[in-house]
Amino acid sequence: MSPSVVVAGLAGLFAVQAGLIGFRSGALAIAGERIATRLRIDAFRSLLRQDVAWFDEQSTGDLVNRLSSDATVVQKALTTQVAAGLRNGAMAVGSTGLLVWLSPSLAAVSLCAIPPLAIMARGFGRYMRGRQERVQRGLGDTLKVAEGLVAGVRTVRAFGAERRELARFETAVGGALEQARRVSVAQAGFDAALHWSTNLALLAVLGYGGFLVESGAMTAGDLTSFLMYSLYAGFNFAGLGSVWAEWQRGVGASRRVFAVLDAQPSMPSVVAPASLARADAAAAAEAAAAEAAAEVASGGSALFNPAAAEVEGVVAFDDVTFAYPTRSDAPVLRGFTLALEPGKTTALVGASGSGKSTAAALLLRLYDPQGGSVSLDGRNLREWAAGALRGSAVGLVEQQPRLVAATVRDNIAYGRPGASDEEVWAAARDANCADFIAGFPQGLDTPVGEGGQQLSGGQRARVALARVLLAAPPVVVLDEASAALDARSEAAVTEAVRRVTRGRTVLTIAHRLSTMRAADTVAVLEAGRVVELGPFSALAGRPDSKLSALLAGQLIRNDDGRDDGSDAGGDHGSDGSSDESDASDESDRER
Ligand SMILES: Nc1ncnc2c1ncn2[C@@H]1O[C@H](COP(=O)(O)OP(=O)(O)OP(=O)(O)O)[C@@H](O)[C@H]1O
Repeated sequence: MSPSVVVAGLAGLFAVQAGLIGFRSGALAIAGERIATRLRIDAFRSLLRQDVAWFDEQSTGDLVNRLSSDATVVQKALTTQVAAGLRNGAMAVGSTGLLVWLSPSLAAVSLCAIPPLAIMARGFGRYMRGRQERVQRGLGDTLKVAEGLVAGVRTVRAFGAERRELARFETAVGGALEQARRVSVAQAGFDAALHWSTNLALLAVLGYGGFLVESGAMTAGDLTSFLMYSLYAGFNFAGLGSVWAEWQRGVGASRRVFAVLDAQPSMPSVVAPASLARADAAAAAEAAAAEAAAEVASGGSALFNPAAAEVEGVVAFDDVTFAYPTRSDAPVLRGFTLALEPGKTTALVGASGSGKSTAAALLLRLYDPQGGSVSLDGRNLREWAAGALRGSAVGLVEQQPRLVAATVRDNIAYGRPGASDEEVWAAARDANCADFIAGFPQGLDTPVGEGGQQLSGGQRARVALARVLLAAPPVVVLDEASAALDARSEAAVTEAVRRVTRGRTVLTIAHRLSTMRAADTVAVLEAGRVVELGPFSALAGRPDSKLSALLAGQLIRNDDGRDDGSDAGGDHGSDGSSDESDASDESDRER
């Protein structure tokens, strides 16, 4: 064969090799990204399914870290390390075979380093697994501080606490660094031990091989080849040891991701578990069916799933006992009994911390009571499908409503994503926010910023009311804002609230006199139970009533001067008050 043919042949082989290497690294990278993406989606899906009580015990930073950094470590272990492990394994087995073929006795000498190496790698791997969990937890702590800063930058700035926040962050980062340093030191020690032992094995081969050559049992050429293959085998066995350690780091990180994936909520969710969703990924319709089926499966039996229009709105709290899972020894509700009639407004009144918001949370089934029951239309909330209950049958207006970081339109249509622009505008008009929205250059497409921070307090409140108006649930939980807006803005909000509550079953957490007056019934809450129930006039008219005591103790905002009398009835046209409210929006924002 002429040299040019050999060169051309080799060049061709190299080209094939280059192509295969490119294919391998490309395929690995893509597979890795897909695995990480799948893990993240599954973990996020699992987060969405968890009970609210589960979130009470978690830290945001830590959860975010599990979705980002932990998933990346797992991705690396599953791709880079698996590929390296396969390569090292194949080379190690191949070169060991050649060693045995060249000289079985010399091979036995060189391979005696393997058992101690394997034992060392096993122990080290176990250590790395636990250590990596701590590294990831440390990273989660740093994210927790950073997240707190971003969410509360105004508070930090207002209190001049930047240096303290920096110190907190440095401490958290320092903790993460310390964990990472320990991992690096351990890794360095392991690498050094690996190389030392492989070189010792080489030394033994050299010594025994020299003896064999001297005694004529082996040629010098064979010994040279043997040493070459020994080097190959040594490096590849050492490589396998490193891969094993890295793999264990991946296992450590994966435990944290799988802890999220495996967490089982106690309540049904509108989101199906990952396994069901994946099985039906081929067909969207089937996936939707699986999500409905998941509700059945997690409830054990078919759940009650009526349309909102079929819900009458009869609510009953019956002898409810409840303590937050994070403080299970401090019951908040003790024998809480209250019935809400359809179309009527009941104001829940009580001192701060008496459990008003807690009762409201139970009506949305954010938590399940430990004793007694909460029912809607005669059915325990535990029998309701999640999708039929929250957002559909029962709506929420929070004290400090959180808007999503999207446009005004997205926020108003949050409970009914398919709503037309006309419907969105109608809800906006009823909630007295149409005028200020029309005043924005981008109208309904105006972004509201994270949590709605680019709107004033009064505007946010009204967008949240429009959101509930559009969703039109038959039952509304209304946590009245205890902080004051200025008079005009508040009049606009109050009027919007009246439109939201009209004709609905309403449980309102009342802080104002006007709200109590407007309610059909006032329930006074004390030490976790209703101690007084009746119309405002009857209760406030008795000087010895609990309500009178609360009023006398000035635990309730007396806003009589502004709102007196007119609250029971009329719906003033939205136009006039909206103009007023626009003027007030500026002052809201400034505050
Ligand atoms: N997520 C939670 N985990 C543990 N305890 C909680 C939680 N939320 C509230 N609590 C506690 O439950 C008790 C009742 O709180 P709740 O918010 O229901 O009171 P409230 O009557 O609505 O008060 P306010 O009028 O001040 O809003 C308080 O002692 C509070 O500290």
